[in-house]
Amino acid sequence: MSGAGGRRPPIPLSVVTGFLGSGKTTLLNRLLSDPALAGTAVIVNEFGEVGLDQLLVGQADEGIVELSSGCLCCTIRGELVTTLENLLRALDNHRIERLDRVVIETTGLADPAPVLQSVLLHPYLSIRYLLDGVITVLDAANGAATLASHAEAARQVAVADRIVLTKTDIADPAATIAAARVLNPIAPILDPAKGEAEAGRLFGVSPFSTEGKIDDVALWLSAGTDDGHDHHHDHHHDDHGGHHHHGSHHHHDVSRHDARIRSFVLRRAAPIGIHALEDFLGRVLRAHGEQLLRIKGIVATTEDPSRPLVVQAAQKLFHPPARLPDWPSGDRRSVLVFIVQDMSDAESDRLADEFAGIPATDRADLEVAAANPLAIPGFGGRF
Ligand SMILES: Nc1nc2c(ncn2[C@@H]2O[C@H](COP(=O)(O)OP(=O)(O)OP(=O)(O)O)[C@@H](O)[C@H]2O)c(=O)[nH]1
Repeated sequence: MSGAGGRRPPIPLSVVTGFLGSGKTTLLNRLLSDPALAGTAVIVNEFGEVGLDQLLVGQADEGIVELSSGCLCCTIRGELVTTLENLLRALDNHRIERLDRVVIETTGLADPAPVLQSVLLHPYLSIRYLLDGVITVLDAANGAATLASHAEAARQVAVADRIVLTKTDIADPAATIAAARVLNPIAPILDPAKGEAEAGRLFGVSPFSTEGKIDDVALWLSAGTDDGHDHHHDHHHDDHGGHHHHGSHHHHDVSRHDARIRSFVLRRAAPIGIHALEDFLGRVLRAHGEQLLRIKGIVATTEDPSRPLVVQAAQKLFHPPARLPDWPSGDRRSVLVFIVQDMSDAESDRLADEFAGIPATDRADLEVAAANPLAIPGFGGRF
């Protein structure tokens, strides 16, 4: 490391977190087009063996560093530290001209405490970076239930310096706001639909602080982490729990988060009719709705195979699919990434067989589909 580097003003570093499908990538894509955020390096981390965000972000990927798949809070913490060090080295050696800000987007399943500790407790990074704050994205549609059932989500809200409340256009946010306030009495709750979640309200406002936050926050941050595992044992006693990485088997398995949560991928070579796709997803929702945490993918449809359809669901909530103008790579196979809870291998294997085996058809069966009582609310007719 260059000695001169130590005398530079620290580089603001923000952590964007929030449960699976809450809207982190959507928020960041919008913010990064703001000239106020020029010179920002974004570090993204996705859970599961296939990283789709890189394919789906609608912007130049310059300035985006993708960490290997896995859980940012444990498996690849070392990689985060190395990435942050490498960015400084590139700046000090003039390999990059500017580094005005760094934003880390965590996976939706990340415990934010060890991520913060990686910077706050690091002798060098803590000098060169200023923890500009934790921005937690909270989804008004699923928020209250998610905070009650997922300890990681509750921690993400508790540590937040600013909370961005998404999906107020489709859900009444009252219950989610009430649940968030119990966990975090101090962070402003900003609604993008009201133009409140702009760069000037999220970045450079006030650095990360535990002041005014629930006592657990300081405890989580002071929990021992030297080996990157200890913290999991320290929060068995607290109300908001930890994410219980018992044992070590899954630390080498990027598709497994813990004993209950894992990810898998469905693939399909031939394009599929839109209505067959909707039927399939409707069956998934009915048979496995309670097990779904996230579905994200790109699908080749027979109706318009050159413009893949982006499929998104956050738990049981399907969002209207959108078309990409083109395939992001030469591989035109459909890919659906699932993150599920309490689903057996036999169940996911059945889904994989079913998705791959649906007959390809170019019959545009619009009338049948229009009358289809099984259609997914909000999904149909928008593409
Ligand atoms: N209606 C509505 N949909 C939203 C809003 N914000 C995000 N979404 C949708 O929610 C889905 C998930 O959004 P992402 O930005 O991918 O969420 P994420 O938090 O990055 O997801 P993961 O990192 O994969 O867990 C997408 O279909 C978005 O279009 C919002 O404010 N309103």
